[in-house]
Amino acid sequence: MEIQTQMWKAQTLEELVQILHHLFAGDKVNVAEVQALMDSYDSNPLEWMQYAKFDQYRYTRNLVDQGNGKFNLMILCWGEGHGSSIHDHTDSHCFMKVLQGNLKETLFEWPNKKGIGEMMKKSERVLRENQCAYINDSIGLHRVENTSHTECAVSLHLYSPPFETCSTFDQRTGHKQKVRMTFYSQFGERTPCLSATSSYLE
Ligand SMILES: N[C@@H](CS(=O)O)C(=O)O
Ligand SMILES: [Fe+2]
Repeated sequence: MEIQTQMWKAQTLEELVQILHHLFAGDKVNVAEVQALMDSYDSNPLEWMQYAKFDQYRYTRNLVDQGNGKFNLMILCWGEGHGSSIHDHTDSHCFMKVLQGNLKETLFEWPNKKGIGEMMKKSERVLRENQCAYINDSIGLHRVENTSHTECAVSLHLYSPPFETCSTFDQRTGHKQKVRMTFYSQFGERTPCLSATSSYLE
């Protein structure tokens, strides 16, 4: 029997959040359904600009919604040339939709057990405005970059279940490091800088 996947269309960011709450109410996540829903939202900067806070030096993570504890929805702001290090997603689902600009996603294999040697690049692609990608740890690791030197980029990320730490990997050696991730802002308000050790995946 084929499982019916309901087709949703989110007219606004607010509606997108509402439907996401509905889709994540149960125990199972229908990846195709969530991805189709995120795809269906036509990016409207007026709806998300209150969350889009940029930093001069690195990409920022801005919390939009905590999804009743089931997911975290956030807006990431990428200045010219900003990128993440190679990282995993702590066994969570990761949906990533481009709201503005283009983002290059490079997929990598997990390093061998000993974590030595150059990491294997699997593929790369450019995600365009309104496109929604999906990754989890069984698909591999990735690095995301705004390669433009003239345009910034903005993306909408959903992680389920939510997580606060992940692992980053050194491309040349495969060495792994656990890092804690922080929010630059939450619900449109800049997070106070309490810790000097807060880090991003640079
Ligand atoms: N997963 C990264 C963003 S990305 O490069 O996919 C993060 O949550 O900061
Ligand atoms: Fe990521």
